[in-house]
Amino acid sequence: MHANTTRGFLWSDVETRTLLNIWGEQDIQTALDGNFRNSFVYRDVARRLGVMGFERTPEQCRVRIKSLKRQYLLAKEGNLRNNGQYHKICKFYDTMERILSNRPAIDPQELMDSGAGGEEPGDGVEEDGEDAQDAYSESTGECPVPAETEVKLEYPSIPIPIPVKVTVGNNSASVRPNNSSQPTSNLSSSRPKRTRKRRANFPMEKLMEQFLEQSAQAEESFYRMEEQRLQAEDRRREAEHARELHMLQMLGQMFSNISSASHGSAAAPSRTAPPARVPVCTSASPTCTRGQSSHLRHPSPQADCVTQQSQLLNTDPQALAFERYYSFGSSAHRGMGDDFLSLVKSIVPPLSSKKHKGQDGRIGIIGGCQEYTGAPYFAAISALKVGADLSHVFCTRDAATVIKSYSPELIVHPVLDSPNAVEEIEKWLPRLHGLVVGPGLGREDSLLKTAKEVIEKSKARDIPIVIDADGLWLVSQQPSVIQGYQKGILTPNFMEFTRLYEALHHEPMDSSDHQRSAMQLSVAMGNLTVVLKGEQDVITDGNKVISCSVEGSGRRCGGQGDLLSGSMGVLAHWAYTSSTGMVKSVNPAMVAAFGACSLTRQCNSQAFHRHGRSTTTSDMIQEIGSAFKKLFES
Ligand SMILES: NC(=O)C1=CN([C@@H]2O[C@H](COP(=O)(O)OP(=O)(O)OC[C@H]3O[C@@H](n4cnc5c(N)ncnc54)[C@H](OP(=O)(O)O)[C@@H]3O)[C@@H](O)[C@H]2O)[C@@H](O)CC1
Ligand SMILES: Nc1ncnc2c1ncn2[C@@H]1O[C@H](COP(=O)(O)OP(=O)(O)OP(=O)(O)O)[C@@H](O)[C@H]1O
Repeated sequence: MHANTTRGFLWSDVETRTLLNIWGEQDIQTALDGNFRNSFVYRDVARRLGVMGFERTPEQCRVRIKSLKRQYLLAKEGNLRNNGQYHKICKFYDTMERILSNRPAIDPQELMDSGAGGEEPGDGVEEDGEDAQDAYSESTGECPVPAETEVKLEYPSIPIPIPVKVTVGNNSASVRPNNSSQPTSNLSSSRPKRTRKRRANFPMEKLMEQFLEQSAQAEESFYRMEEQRLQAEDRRREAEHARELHMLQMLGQMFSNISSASHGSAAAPSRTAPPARVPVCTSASPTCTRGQSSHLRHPSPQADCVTQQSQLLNTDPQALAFERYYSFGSSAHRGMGDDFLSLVKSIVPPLSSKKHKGQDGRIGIIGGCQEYTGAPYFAAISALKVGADLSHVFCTRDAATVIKSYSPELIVHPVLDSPNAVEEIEKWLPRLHGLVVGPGLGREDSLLKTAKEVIEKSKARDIPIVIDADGLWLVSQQPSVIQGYQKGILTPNFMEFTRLYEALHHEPMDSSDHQRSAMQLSVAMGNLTVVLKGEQDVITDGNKVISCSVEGSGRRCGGQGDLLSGSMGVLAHWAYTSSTGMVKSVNPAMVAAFGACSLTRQCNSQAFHRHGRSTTTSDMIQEIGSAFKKLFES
């Protein structure tokens, strides 16, 4: 086996002849013939060459053959023109002639053109012959068989046209890379040798490598710059957002101050000033009334605020009021109801074996007279079923036994019509967490007077007070009894509401806009929370308004309002003792009101599914447990 001493660009004559012998074999020529994709043929050629002791890659073989074909073609042309000088151009002319004469004519252009990498019509560019050999010798000093060695430069198969001035005979033409002995000498004389040496040192492969490397670097730096640009853009947007937020906070503060001032002038001075609540972000919500035009959503509703001047609630310029629209999280899409439900959930105290009786609430109901025993019972039992530990009913003597007979769970005090009714009830006030005034109270003056004094005593103790039914009658007669007390909640049905509105505004209300009217009443009452019951329960504290439209049913049996007020008494206690910052900033009374309305309607719906038209408030009360669980504990 021959030792391969011709690594790199050198092909010895022996190696070239061996290559030509292999390449000239019948099966190789047949395989090459008509096959554009011939890389697999040269793989076989290289393998056979390896067997003969010469290690060459298929690509080296392919380029070498191509070079020989090019020489042969030039020699053939030169033969015609230069009188038998062809052997100088192509040393292996005869062998090539023998092999190629059996193949179809070779298109000279095919040899000159670049082709797909690894294919025979590729782009090998080479400098053969003496000149090339010189160049190689000069650059490396390495030439094992100088006389027989040709220097060949191999180039990648990517098309890179390099014009070379070629002179054949007397003709000179600028053509694609070429080679001949004649042009070699011309080249030597016309161009400094250093040029060729440089080309030998920096073959196209290297140039291409450099080019590709530079392209990759350029691409990388482009992406780096693009990323930096995007980051800068993000920072700019954030800064803009922060600036907007700051502006809105300032505006919110400004409107808040104006609003407080106007409330002060519109309503009678209140003993307990409205707490400074943190208005939260605005949102265009389907549950809002008006002025929802602009909105902003902020990641932290507790921290951010914006107040909008949205509507004039009163034509009196002295009674300017500003409505604040609240939104929580993504409420703009889900509706505020979902967010309020979450707040209600947050106020529900956990059940724990560590607690003692009474800790989750002791609720008092002021009501129950000879005519109305059901109403205080409904309210008291609802409070118990929602989760209060103890429920007291302060009623007239003749109602007490009846109410007791409804339920042993209730604590019934037959004191309401006693001469020292207020003192009797006052004794219990320190133990009560919430008071519901009105269900079944009746309208007897002495009872209303007692109710009024109990309200005053309860306010002094900062107890949340829900006023319903006949308690609202009392308020319509004497609004100041509760006006401005922030822990007061009014729960009028439409009739009761109309009465209240007219008592305070001395004019008929606009029944086409319940929300507006409810807000006006709330403002007039010193921003008490007002719940206008109806097809949709409207809940407002004069600053903001929400509505509850949890599905109920078409059944309107008496006593549903008592269920509502009783449960609201408990929820109000839970809301005011809740440590949740959001509940405090929104207004605990609003949260409690929303919870009670949702629960009542849910009970109504569930009871109706079971009983249909025969549904009564007692049926609804049976549903409190599961409705509560479904709404607030799921
Ligand atoms: N089982 C018991 O013991 C119960 C006792 N209860 C107790 O009864 C007491 C009186 O309360 P109350 O609601 O009947 O008296 P009040 O406010 O004068 O209304 C009377 C008139 O107003 C109207 N009206 C009512 N709602 C309306 C609406 N949405 N939209 C429009 N109109 C409406 C209606 O008028 P009508 O349709 O008849 O013309 C109705 O007749 C109170 O203490 C309460 O707790 C009740 O809780 C029930 C269970
Ligand atoms: N049209 C309605 N559609 C659905 N639910 C309603 C409708 N009207 C009232 N409700 C529900 O019933 C609850 C009680 O409202 P209602 O108007 O019956 O009070 P009320 O007249 O004070 O009750 P009561 O009979 O106890 O005096 C409301 O909170 C509301 O949830």
